[in-house]
Amino acid sequence: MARITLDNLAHSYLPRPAGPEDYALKELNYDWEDGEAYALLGASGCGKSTLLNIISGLLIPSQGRVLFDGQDVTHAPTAERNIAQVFQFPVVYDTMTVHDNLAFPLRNRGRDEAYVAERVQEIARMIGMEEMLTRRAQGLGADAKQKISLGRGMVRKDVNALLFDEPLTVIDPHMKWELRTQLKKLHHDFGHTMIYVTHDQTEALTFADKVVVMHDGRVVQIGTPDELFERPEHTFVGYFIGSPGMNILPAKIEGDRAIIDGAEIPLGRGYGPVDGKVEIGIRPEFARLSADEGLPVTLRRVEDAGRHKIIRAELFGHDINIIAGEDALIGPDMTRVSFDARRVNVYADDWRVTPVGEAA
Ligand SMILES: Nc1ncnc2c1ncn2[C@@H]1O[C@H](COP(=O)(O)OP(=O)(O)OP(=O)(O)O)[C@@H](O)[C@H]1O
Repeated sequence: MARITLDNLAHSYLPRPAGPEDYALKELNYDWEDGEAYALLGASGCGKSTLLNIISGLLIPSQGRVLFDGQDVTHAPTAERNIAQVFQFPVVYDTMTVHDNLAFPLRNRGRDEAYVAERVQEIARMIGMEEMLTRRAQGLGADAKQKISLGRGMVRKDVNALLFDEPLTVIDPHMKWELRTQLKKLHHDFGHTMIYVTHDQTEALTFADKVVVMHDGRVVQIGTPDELFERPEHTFVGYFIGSPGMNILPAKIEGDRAIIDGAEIPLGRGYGPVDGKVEIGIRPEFARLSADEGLPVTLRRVEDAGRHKIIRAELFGHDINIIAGEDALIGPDMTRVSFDARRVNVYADDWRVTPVGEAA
């Protein structure tokens, strides 16, 4: 396994990019730590595949370097990077048995059959396919084929990293959970460096130690699932992660209060002058509906989401969402909303503003 360093990396598909908007991947410096599991999360077209393809060597970046354990591989072809890739569609040889599919990368490198047999057994055990080794791949389900792709990726011991590009896309919904759990266990047991591209926040948050959130060609935050939830560094992270996402409301900031339409919202922390497009962000989980506390809201509707209720409401003309417990009784008299002051974040031009006294 290797530490992967992105040094001053950026990519434009245009021959002569004129400005930042011409870059599919905007400048990025980052170290992917050896043995960590990362998810690369963002909406379609935000640059996830571009970044993954640069790491795997399918694409040469127009700027910057990629290093594996300090060694420059920017121009090295994929085959020399010892990278295992699992794509949306399983790549398996249908006419071969599961055993021969798994053995393929080792035989290709001329490993002796005794070693191949032992290693294939080991990998089959890891992916739970010991009983299927003699079967042809043809006729197996997409989930089994995707496991073979994964197993083939891991069969060589010198693999530097496992890259996954939306690997559950063609998997039946009920198998997705099982495969994801298995992947997480493999990571836990064997400590491969894994980078997992997805636009699905549940996949990202359940799989990864760290989630890299991309928006419009830029990495807007890298953090643990908790950090992304508690302290979104960009309004996009607040909006994209969570269900429903963070409420974002235009406001003015005066010290430790936000002012919306003349009404005050305590912030729990102080702020210096905040300029630009100023907004506050409050997750629906940290808003509370009551009969007597906070600002007046107009209730629109209440949705039962199973383990909780989602209240759709309007605050000074802005849509807001509030989450209440599944047993909460929402009466017609509950027309006020209050916020957990320390969980309110302040944003200027979409970026989180650091409160006074908090380490930047
Ligand atoms: N070969 C290419 N030539 C020109 N533009 C490209 C090429 N590949 C991607 N792009 C553009 O670069 C941007 C980022 O695309 P990319 O495929 O990296 O995004 P993504 O987040 O992986 O999206 P998706 O989930 O839809 O695959 C998009 O605007 C896309 O249109």
